[in-house]
Amino acid sequence: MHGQARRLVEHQHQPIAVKKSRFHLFRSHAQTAITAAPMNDSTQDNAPEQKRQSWWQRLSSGLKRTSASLGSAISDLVKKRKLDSAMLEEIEDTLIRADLGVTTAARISEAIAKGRYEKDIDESEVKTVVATEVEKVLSPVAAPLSIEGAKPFVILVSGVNGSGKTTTIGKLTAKFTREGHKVMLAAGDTFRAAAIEQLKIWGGRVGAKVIAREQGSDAAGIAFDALTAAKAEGVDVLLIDTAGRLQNRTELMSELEKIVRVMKKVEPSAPHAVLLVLDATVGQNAISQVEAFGKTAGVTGLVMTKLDGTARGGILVAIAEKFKLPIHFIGVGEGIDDLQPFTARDFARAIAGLDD
Ligand SMILES: Nc1nc2c(ncn2[C@@H]2O[C@H](COP(=O)(O)OP(=O)(O)OP(=O)(O)O)[C@@H](O)[C@H]2O)c(=O)[nH]1
Repeated sequence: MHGQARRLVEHQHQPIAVKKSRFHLFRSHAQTAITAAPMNDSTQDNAPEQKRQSWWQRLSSGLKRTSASLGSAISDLVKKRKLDSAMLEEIEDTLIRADLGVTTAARISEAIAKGRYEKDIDESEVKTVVATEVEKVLSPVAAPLSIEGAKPFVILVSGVNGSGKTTTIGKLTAKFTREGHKVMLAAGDTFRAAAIEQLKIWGGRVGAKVIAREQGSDAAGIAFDALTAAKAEGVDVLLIDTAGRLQNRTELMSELEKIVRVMKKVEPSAPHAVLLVLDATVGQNAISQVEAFGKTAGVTGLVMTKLDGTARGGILVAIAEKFKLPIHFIGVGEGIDDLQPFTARDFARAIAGLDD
């Protein structure tokens, strides 16, 4: 594995230019409350630090399974041994098993080796190198989702069934609404009645209008109606849910293409973003999903969900390394506040099991 990984290191990709992430904070809200209660002065003084702590706690606890499995493997390896090539190989294999990808795993093991051969090495030293190297991979792709430059800003949300599309749309709607934007939703996943109902529930919860028709309706027609209505009603952001049955890839992709084609009749610049929602728990399978959707749906950015429910958070690093697509958000729970803007340093430190 070691040699194979090393050979693959030579296959480097050119990074695309992506704006480096700025740190954006969400306000903390009760699940059903959209507007934060007014804070008293003393709370306001500490507010940024409190928000930062609550954000970090959610991220690091969300990634606990990944960091715990990686951390315990590393600590077992480095116990009472000097660094040698066998240990390096084991560390590299551990990183590959944690889904970080062969390229990053090899780069990390090279960085660990530098100046440390035949020396005692401790767990925190290894974790720090892991965090530093992971951050290098993630920094170029950590990009906030900007909704500037178009009104309505149209976001098409794609992904396979159960990846967390509808939940992510709900969380995004809450975020945009909190920020003072008028949001509209389109129930373009007409394949399942439950998906339409779920979107209506999210819309009701956050006070966003939902354009929907009965199950089996033409998704492109819904997108057309929604965009027309969004323009007429001065909506800032239109989020369009789509069906995700990857087993029938041709049909699915032609449906996505039709949605885009039909929307362009109303607004030639739409959609302004095409998000692909990925479920972290599927591990390596997420890579083939990026390949499938990336090619045909014109994906402009990624959201990875369920990082709280898996030890496979490392897959995001492999995806960043391989595809260089902007990563906008990560989902670390089912609650309305559990969608976090993606920041390279925080994610890298959380995954390595280091403190804030
Ligand atoms: N633990 C956890 N669960 C999540 C997260 N995001 C979504 N879920 C859950 O994953 C399940 C599927 O989410 P949906 O939003 O219905 O997924 P979908 O892609 O819209 O699925 P379809 O409607 O079948 O196309 C739900 O039970 C969500 O609550 C997350 O970040 N963490």
